[in-house]
Amino acid sequence: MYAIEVENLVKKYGDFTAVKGISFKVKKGEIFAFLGPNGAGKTTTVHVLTTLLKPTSGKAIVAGHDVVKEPQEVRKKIGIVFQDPSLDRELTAYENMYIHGMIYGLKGRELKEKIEELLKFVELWRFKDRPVKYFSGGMQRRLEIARALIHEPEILFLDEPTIGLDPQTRAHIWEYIRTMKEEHEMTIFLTTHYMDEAEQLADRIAIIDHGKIIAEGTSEELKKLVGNDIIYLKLESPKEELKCLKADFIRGCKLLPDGRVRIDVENATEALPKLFELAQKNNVKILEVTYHRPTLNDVFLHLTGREIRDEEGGESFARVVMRARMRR
Ligand SMILES: Nc1ncnc2c1ncn2[C@@H]1O[C@H](COP(=O)(O)OP(=O)(O)OP(=O)(O)O)[C@@H](O)[C@H]1O
Repeated sequence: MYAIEVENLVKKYGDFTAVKGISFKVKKGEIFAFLGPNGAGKTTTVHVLTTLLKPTSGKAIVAGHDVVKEPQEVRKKIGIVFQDPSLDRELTAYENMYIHGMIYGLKGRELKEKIEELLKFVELWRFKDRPVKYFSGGMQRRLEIARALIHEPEILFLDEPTIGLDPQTRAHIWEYIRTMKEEHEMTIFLTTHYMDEAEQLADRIAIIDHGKIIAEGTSEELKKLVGNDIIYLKLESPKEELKCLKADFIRGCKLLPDGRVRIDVENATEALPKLFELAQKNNVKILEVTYHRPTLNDVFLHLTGREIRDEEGGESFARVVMRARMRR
């Protein structure tokens, strides 16, 4: 049922506690994202779960095996793509795959077929004989993903899989990740500080900050922690017209100092058609509509009072805004 079970996991570096007693479970076949800012403890957690670091205390079961008591068993069943490149730059893509396959005991025709299948999967087959030092960052990341899949792991760990990559390459990598889940029923544990990445890919998200999980759930569940969706209206004569906007689906209604009307609703996409109908019935003239649904950024802000920094140009303010000009 569960691919990963973590209970009260603590990791200290000397006096400093990087991971402060986290607990979570990842279901088999799901994409689980660890979302948090730099230094939150994401990489440390991945390193413990992949047996590269010993936990200070607590328990972690990965693919049915205890990471401390049975590290070899865990390693056979997982694939890892590290944040920092770990390919041999002097070797070709094919040679990197070949050596990695041999380490996992693959050989002969089986290994050759697997390499071909995987290099085709990440669209690098035609570059197979090129030394990795001539690969772009995106090509290297794709090769690392292919390499991590060579022994058909049950669980794939991806530490910041698209950090520093251009939008097109990010989209490609997201596609590979979805295919691995859908066609190979693989469990994927990824860390990211990109909110759009967590939102686009993950079935469930744990938000981690200062070594603690501060919230966990689907992206929709997390957004509900923030509260309402908000609709802003520009009306022709807001003072008088505002009085007419009364209905069960409207949780709150207020005239703002800038002249706009703010309406709180549970779900903006469901409320908007009802609002237009109500306006028409009462002869209220809507000149402009904008709405704001809470984003994961709002969730992080709500929980911590800070924003997840996003220096590499992802969508730190991924506001979902619709502007519609309505003139009658
Ligand atoms: N080997 C180490 N010795 C001492 N402190 C460390 C070590 N590795 C990490 N840390 C500290 O532990 C904290 C968590 O680091 P970690 O790398 O796990 O965070 P992260 O969320 O993965 O962030 P990033 O994406 O920047 O790596 C940070 O404050 C970091 O400085």
